[in-house]
Amino acid sequence: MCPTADTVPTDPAQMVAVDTSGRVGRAPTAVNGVQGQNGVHANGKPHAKHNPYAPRASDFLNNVSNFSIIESTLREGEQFANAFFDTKTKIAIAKALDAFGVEYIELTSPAASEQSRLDCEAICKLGLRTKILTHIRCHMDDARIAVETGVNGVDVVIGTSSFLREFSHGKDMTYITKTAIEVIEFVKSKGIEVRFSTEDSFRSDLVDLLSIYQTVDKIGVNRVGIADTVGCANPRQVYDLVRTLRGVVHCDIEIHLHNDTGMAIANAYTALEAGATHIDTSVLGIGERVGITPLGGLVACLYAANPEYVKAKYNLPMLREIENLVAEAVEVNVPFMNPITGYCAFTHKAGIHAKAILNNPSTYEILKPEDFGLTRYVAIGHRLTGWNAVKSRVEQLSLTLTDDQIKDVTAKIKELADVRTQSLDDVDTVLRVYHSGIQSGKLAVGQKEALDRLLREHRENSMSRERSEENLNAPAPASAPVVPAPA
Ligand SMILES: CC(=O)SCCNC(=O)CCNC(=O)[C@H](O)C(C)(C)COP(=O)(O)OP(=O)(O)OC[C@H]1O[C@@H](n2cnc3c(N)ncnc32)[C@H](O)[C@@H]1OP(=O)(O)O
Ligand SMILES: O=C(O)CCC(=O)C(=O)O
Ligand SMILES: [Zn+2]
Repeated sequence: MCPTADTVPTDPAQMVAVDTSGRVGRAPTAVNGVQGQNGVHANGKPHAKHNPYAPRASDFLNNVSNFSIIESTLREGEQFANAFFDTKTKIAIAKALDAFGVEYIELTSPAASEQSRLDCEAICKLGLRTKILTHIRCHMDDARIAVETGVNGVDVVIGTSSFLREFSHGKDMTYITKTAIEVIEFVKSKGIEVRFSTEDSFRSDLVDLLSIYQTVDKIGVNRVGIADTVGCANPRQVYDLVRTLRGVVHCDIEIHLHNDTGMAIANAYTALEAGATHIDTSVLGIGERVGITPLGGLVACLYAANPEYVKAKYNLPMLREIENLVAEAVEVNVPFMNPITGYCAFTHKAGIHAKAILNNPSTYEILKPEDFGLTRYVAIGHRLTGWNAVKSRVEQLSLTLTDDQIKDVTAKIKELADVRTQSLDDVDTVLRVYHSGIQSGKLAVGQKEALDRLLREHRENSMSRERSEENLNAPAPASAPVVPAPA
């Protein structure tokens, strides 16, 4: 399993953890220190809090701070090529998503198989806070099975693009509209929520779309859904379609976005800006082909827009656990560049970054790791390091060196790191040897050869110490068996 943000690489063990004040400590244990310099300049003056890119008051449609998540790992996610969820795993995922706080969980159609139906019933019986939905074709046979499972709502879908009308179900818009009305009225008569969605919306005729959405809105559907089924839409197209639909229907608007061209998170954000109310996600984005808007990525994006709203709504430290649970269930790694939980998501490396991060983490971080139960790291033992990063380690080790001395020893660390990356132990050894050389008067700033000699001596001493320890601990040679004493 690939490491995640809180399981940093240990070989080479070059990382140190940094607390909110920017002090460093050996990974993975954060070090205690002065708390919370976020939002404060290194000079102690507060930042201007105003974010010029935040939603404007004039954006009256904007739902970036007023949305619900429809979590579809147990429906769209089951369509991921590697997914097989047994009942126990489905229940574990449903409980974890409930504890995280998503507003809805969408389950595979109970018409898909007998086990799918039983699992749907079992999850409904768990008594979760999250509302449970199931996802069906626009067909009365599916609707009749769905309403018997105990779900809180039914998501109905049918393709409206010419591709799907011709090559999938073969029905025209008149038939689709008539069946949609029948299915929606039936589900509504059972007193549960119903959503109607068009599949492949972005390759459907706009007049067809608006006409059917208006019709279902009039008969009281709870939500209409737009689906970028093939992942072809860009943010501008998403904005235009959602904005237009917002002007046509009164009900809520859901959006389902595939990630074939990497747009799924950006498109979800834009949909909210245009007035969408519900976003479909799956954990790690799993689904058909490359999947849909990932839960974690969406949360990162919306947290950046309004951290307080997102923190109040969801149990953010659970995200890593949920991702690990699903990654294990479908036998994939959490991607290294995953927002929030990617294993280097909060690791800073270059000297320029390290200096600024140590003064104030907000310089190079838009997400606070501690809000997600994670830790920030600074990597020191590499050729891009700088004396400020080294100084923070010197202070942690309680060594006393002047700035000139720290710059001098930093040059040595860079020289060594030009050959190979140095582990944190390697860095600490150089610092300690340098420090004792200075204390004993055997070393002064700029005495490169003297430092090389001290490091060589240190290496030889520790090697001979290791050898003698090995001898002391050596087991009795195999050729000297223990003979039992005569009776
Ligand atoms: C874009 C999406 O992801 S939509 C959700 C996809 N989810 C699923 O497919 C759920 C899992 N699917 C299944 O288990 C099966 O496909 C079933 C049970 C739904 C249907 O199985 P089958 O009856 O064997 O049909 P099959 O899967 O071969 O073809 C799909 C059938 O649904 C019809 N269909 C496809 N989409 C729709 C729709 N949205 N509404 C109504 N009918 C539809 C097709 O015309 C076809 O009908 P046919 O039997 O007349 O050929
Ligand atoms: O029901 C929906 O809105 C979306 C269905 C789906 O998975 C898709 O179109 O990709
Ligand atoms: Zn989909």
